[in-house]
Amino acid sequence: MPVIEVRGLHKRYGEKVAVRDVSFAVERGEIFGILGPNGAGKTTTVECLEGLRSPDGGTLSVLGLDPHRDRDELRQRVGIQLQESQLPDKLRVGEALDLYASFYRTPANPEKLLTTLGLADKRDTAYKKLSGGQKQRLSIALALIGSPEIAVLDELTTGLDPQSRRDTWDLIETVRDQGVTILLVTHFMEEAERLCDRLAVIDGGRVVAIDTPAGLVAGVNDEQRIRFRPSRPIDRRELEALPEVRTVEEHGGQLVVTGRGNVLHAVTSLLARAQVIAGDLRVDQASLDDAFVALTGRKLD
Ligand SMILES: Nc1ncnc2c1ncn2[C@@H]1O[C@H](COP(=O)(O)OP(=O)(O)OP(=O)(O)O)[C@@H](O)[C@H]1O
Repeated sequence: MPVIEVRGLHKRYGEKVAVRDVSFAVERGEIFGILGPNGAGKTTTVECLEGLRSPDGGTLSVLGLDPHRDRDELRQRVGIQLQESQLPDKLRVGEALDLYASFYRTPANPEKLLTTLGLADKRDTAYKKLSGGQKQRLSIALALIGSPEIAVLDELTTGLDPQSRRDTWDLIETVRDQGVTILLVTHFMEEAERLCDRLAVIDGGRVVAIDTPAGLVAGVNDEQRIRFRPSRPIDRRELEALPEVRTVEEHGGQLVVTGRGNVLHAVTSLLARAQVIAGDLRVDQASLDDAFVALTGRKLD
């Protein structure tokens, strides 16, 4: 049974339709992403799931409960990442965790959480003295302090430098490995590709696709382009005869082979049999960026 189920969600702000007919289901233990540009309706969808907004239409179920009616119960079982400015400057890291731990029936061990999140030496540091990455990690710690079954992370790595972003991704995988289901809202393609088991692409308040990152890419175009310099001339017809290969071109000593499926394996096997070494080998594949453009007609970032 899915831990989150959204069916035909509809939400308006006055005349403005923010979410129209959004449906998806999240299975226990997965990292499920909601990916879309600014204004796509991601936050509205998540706020309905958190019980913060009432839908105008559709049904929502979180852990088998109704987000609005059962908000108190769900608050114990679903961890929500706070936005940065929601903590007082002078509150120390340890105090924040102890305070939040007191809200929950079965809090996690704050010391252990601080260690997992690399904040053990920041226990006595005031919130305002933390770096952007540390504030972000604290907000994740606060989302996890109640030992939630589901964590909702909205714009997880916005404003972080590339290294802190990668560290945060590693951390989220560790959290998932401990059995927490993660609903991740993002407008970073790389983040979605790296972290999500499956994702819903949302645009203009609608779900335009739901799949694994690889499935989204394959659905758009699975053609690959292989480029290399053969160590000695090779008969192009041999490459063209491979069923996976579509075209073979030669540009100044470089061969460019396009094809589908297992074309890379087919080409490299043939070269190995012919004892030809492929120098400067490069493979270009469609990316999630290409999939997004194909699905929505525009680029994300
Ligand atoms: N309180 C509100 N009143 C009126 N319109 C709103 C309100 N909140 C959001 N909207 C509008 O609804 C649409 C969806 O907004 P939402 O915040 O859900 O999108 P989003 O995908 O989360 O975008 P972002 O990445 O910018 O947060 C947008 O056009 C937005 O301007």
